[in-house]
Amino acid sequence: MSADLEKVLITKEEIDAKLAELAGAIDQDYAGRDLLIIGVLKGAVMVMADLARALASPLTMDWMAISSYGAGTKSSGVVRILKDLDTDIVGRHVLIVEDIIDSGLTLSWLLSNLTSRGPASLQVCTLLRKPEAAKVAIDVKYVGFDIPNEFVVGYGLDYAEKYRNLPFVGTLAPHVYGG
Ligand SMILES: O=P(O)(O)OC[C@H]1O[C@H](OP(=O)(O)OP(=O)(O)O)[C@H](O)[C@@H]1O
Ligand code: HPA
Ligand SMILES: [Mg+2]
Repeated sequence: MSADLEKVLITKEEIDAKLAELAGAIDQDYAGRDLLIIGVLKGAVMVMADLARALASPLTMDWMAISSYGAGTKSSGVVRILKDLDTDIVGRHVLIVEDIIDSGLTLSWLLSNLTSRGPASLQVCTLLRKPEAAKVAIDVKYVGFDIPNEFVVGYGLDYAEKYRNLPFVGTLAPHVYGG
């Protein structure tokens, strides 16, 4: 393990098992419907890739890039669209796929943005959630793991754009971000 990391919080095996479980629930819930999964770049790339392959349902995929964290460890609360959807979501069954819900500010903004576009349904699937960090209450249908209020990296999650390629989720040693 790199000296930048403090500990492994969730192993690759635990992530794989959880995604298989979530995919099973999603397959059941969306049976017979036309599912559109939307990945929130860049963090959700790994979850999207692995969840999509675990799903048996026919689906289409689209991506949105939004950013509120910049290079730091705190949400700025100001969300910017860096890349919008290619798809018109009117009347579609949409599932947003996220890597993490921390303060909830990003998702809360995204939910109201996408709701205004008139989807037939709109739900959220997130691998990680930090209940103690929530600044807004959000109804999330599919949650992988509730985790403590610590800054985590790996499996898509970055600190200053690094560590996204780690196959597990771990906590960063405080010396890395000056804590
Ligand atoms: O609940 P919140 O406090 O709003 O935090 C969650 C959001 O922050 C991260 O994205 P980030 O802005 O770092 O962009 P990235 O995915 O490109 O790293 C993460 O991928 C979520 O989208
Ligand atoms: O804990 C985190 N780690 C990485 N990116 C994040 N974006 C929100 N919370 C986090
Ligand atoms: Mg980030």
